[in-house]
Amino acid sequence: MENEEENEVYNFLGWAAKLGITDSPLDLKDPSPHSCCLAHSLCVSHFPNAGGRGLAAARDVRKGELILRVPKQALFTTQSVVLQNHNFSVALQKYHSLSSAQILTIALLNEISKGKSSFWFPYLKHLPQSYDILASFSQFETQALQVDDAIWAAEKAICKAKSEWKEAILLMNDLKIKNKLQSLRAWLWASGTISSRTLHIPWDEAGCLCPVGDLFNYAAPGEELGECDDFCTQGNASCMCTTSCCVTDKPFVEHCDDSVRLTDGGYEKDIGAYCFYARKSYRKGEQVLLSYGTYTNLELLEHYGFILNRNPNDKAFIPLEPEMYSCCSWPQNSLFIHQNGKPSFSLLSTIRLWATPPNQRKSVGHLALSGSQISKENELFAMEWIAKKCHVILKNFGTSIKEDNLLLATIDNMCISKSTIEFEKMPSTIKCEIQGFLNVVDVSMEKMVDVYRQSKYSVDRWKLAVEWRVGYKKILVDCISHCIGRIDDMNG
Ligand SMILES: C[S@@+](CC[C@H](N)C(=O)[O-])C[C@H]1O[C@@H](n2cnc3c(N)ncnc32)[C@H](O)[C@@H]1O
Repeated sequence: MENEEENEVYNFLGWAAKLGITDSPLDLKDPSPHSCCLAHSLCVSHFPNAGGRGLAAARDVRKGELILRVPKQALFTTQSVVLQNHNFSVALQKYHSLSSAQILTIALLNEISKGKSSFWFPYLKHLPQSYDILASFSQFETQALQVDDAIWAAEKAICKAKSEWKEAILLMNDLKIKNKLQSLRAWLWASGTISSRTLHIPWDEAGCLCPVGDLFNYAAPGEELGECDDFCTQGNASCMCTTSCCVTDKPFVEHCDDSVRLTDGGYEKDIGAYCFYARKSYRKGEQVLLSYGTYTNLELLEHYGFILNRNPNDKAFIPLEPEMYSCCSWPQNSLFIHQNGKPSFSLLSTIRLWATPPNQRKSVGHLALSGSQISKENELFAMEWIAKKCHVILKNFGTSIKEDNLLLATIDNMCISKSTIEFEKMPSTIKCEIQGFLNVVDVSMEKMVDVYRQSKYSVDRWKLAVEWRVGYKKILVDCISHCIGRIDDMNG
C-alpha cells in the first residue's frame, strides 16, 4: 500500500478501535485499546487476484479461533442510524411502503451527504467508488452475457434498482440529501454497497454494514458442502441448511445447523457483537476469507459484482421442453447442470421420466424419483438428449469459447494500454463486439489504447460478462463429455 493510503487505513483502524472493534481474543486485555483495532490476528492487505483489499493473518491462526469482534454500537444499521436521528425518524413516518433495504440505502446516502460531519465519515471514506453488480450493467454489458437467463436476471436487477430509486426520491428530498446524491447513479452506488457489504442480523432483514468486518473477501463453501445445494434446491427433507442458506436474496452470512457451518461469522447476542471465526487454519500473511453463503457465479455477479474461476457451487440452467416441467414435481430451480458437468439429480430424474411413454410413467415413477436408471434404452436416450441440447445451445451463441478467450486476452491488453492489438486478424464476431463496445463508450478505434483509462468500469464489467459466459459454456462442454462418457460406458 502507498504511504498515504496506509496512513488513511491506520486512521480508520484507530477510529474502529475507539468503537471497540478488536481482533484480540475475549480474555486478552488490549494493551493499547485506542491505537488500532487490528494487529493481534489480522492486518489489512492487498490481494490483486483474490478480491483486492482484504484481511491477512497477522500470525498463524488456528481453525475455529475468534479473529474479529465488532460490537453492536459499531454496526451501521437502520436502528443505529435512522432511529437515533429525529428528523429521519419523523420523515420516515410518511413512507410506509419503503423496504428496509431501501431505508438503509437512504440512510447511507444521508450520511454521505453530511460529509465530514457524519459520525461514520472515517468508515464511509473507505468504501469502494463503484460496484460491478448486475444492476449497474449497461445494455451492452448485459447483452455480453449472451445467455437468456442471465440477460433476464440483469434486466430484472436494473429495473428493480430503478423503481426502488424512484420510490425513494421523495424521502431523500424531505431529508435534504444533496441533489447529486439523489441521482440514479448515486442510488446504484449506495444499493451496491448495501448488496455487497451487508451482514445478516436477526433484527433487521436489511442487515448491517460492519466496519472492518466487511473487509473479508469471499471463498465459496468447500466442495464437501456442494451436495447441500442439490438437497436444498430439491426441497429434500434431509436438507441440512436453514432455508435462508439457499435463498439467493443477498445473505452475506448465513447459518446452517450445528452439524455443518456454511459460514464463519454471525451476531452473538450474549457477547453483543458480530463475531468472526477462522473457517480453517491460516499461515501468517495468508488471506483470511469468509464464506458469505452458497452462490452460483450469476448470483455472485448479481449481489457482489464478481465471479470465481473455480466455483464448486456454480450451475448452468438449460432450456427444457415445456412438458418436462409438468411431468415431474421438482422445482424448476433444481433442474440444472453442476459446475463439473453432471446433470443435477432432479434434472436427470425429470428427463428419464419424460423419456418414458406416458402410459408407463406411473409404474416407473418411483425409480425416476429415487434417482435410479429406468432402463438402458431410457438412459441412453436421456444422455443423448442432454448432450445434443448442450451442443445446440453452444452452437447458437454468437461466439465460441475459443473466440471468447481471444476477446478476454484483447480486453486484458486494453487494460494495460497495449498499443499493438492485432485487430484485423481477429474473427469477425470478436471484431464486431469490440467495435460495439467502442461505439458505446464513444472511443474511436485509433484511440483503443486509451479505452481503459477513459472507461475503466465499463471495461471491467464487459470483461466480467465475457468471463461469466465462458464459465457457462464450459459447464455445457463438460456436460457433453459426461454424457458421452456415460453412453460409451453403457455401450461397453
Ligand atoms: C465485503 S467486500 C470485501 C472487501 C473488499 N475487497 C473491499 O476492498 O472493500 C465484498 C467485495 O469484495 C470483492 N470480493 C470479495 N471476494 C472476492 C473474490 N474472491 N474475488 C474477487 N472479488 C472479491 C467483491 O468486489 C465484493 O463485492
